[in-house]
Amino acid sequence: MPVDLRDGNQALAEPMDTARKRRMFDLLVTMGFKEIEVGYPSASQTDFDFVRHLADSGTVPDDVTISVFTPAREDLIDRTIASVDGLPRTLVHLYTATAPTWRNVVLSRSRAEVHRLILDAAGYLLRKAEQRPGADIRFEFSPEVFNLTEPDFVLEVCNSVTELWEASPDRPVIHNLPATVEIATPNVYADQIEYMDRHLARRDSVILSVHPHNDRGTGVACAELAVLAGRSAWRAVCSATASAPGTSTW
Ligand SMILES: CC(=O)SCCNC(=O)CCNC(=O)[C@H](O)C(C)(C)COP(=O)(O)OP(=O)(O)OC[C@H]1O[C@@H](n2cnc3c(N)ncnc32)[C@H](O)[C@@H]1OP(=O)(O)O
Ligand SMILES: CC(C)C(=O)C(=O)O
Repeated sequence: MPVDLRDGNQALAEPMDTARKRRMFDLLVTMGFKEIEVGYPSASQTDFDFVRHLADSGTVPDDVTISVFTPAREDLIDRTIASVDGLPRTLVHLYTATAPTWRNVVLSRSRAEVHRLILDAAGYLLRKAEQRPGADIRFEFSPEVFNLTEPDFVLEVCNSVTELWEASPDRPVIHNLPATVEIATPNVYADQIEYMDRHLARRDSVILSVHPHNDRGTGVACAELAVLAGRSAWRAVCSATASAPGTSTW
């Protein structure tokens, strides 16, 4: 799953406009990708306009799914859903930081409060998708800074999101586990992923996605080792461009 058009684009001094994004989107399609994360439509008019461009121009091939990224906030979910209106298949990717420093400094919320915030937003997103029965909207969740979050907390949050979204083997959810800032050797990330792979509930209804960054220069090694550490239903996120915040996603 390439995230250049979202994660990579966030770190560019000059973010891509619609014309440049379109060139890269066409290239990614030509390379054979079937799921492409195309933007963060609630964060800027530019990204919103690009998703609208894809929806209005009919350029998305029948076998390609568009993914869009959103914080776990109702107003931003609304804006995200508005951006994909008319696209036949989409993946809405919900994220909130779960690590202690982010809970304390950025979100000013306790563990329980962050958990509640995520579940409220995930439920809101589910209801919004149910209001669009023909749209085929699937779901992805990212506990941002997964690699710095207590394993028991991230497991509890992911399992409750799986349940709330009513994941099933024929309609799996994606849990994407980012090393938002790479601070350890690849074996540590692989151990964290292995723990999740072994303990996630309804594992046959979950696609586990690894999302390493490259701050220490070991992003590719992290992805390889993490996939080897697991058992089944994997996805790896990649980006050729740098990703937020000034790091690289492999
Ligand atoms: C690693 C990554 O790449 S993840 C992406 C990181 N990068 C970014 O998010 C950059 C783009 N973000 C933005 O431009 C802005 O955050 C916007 C435009 C999306 C939203 O802007 P604002 O409305 O001003 O929101 P702001 O960031 O100040 O946060 C406001 C509220 O949202 C909450 N919030 C922030 N992020 C999230 C989140 N992911 N999920 C849920 N709530 C969140 C904050 O805690 C705050 O809550 P409060 O008002 O109850 O205290
Ligand atoms: C998946 C999101 C939250 C991200 O880009 C990151 O944390 O690296």
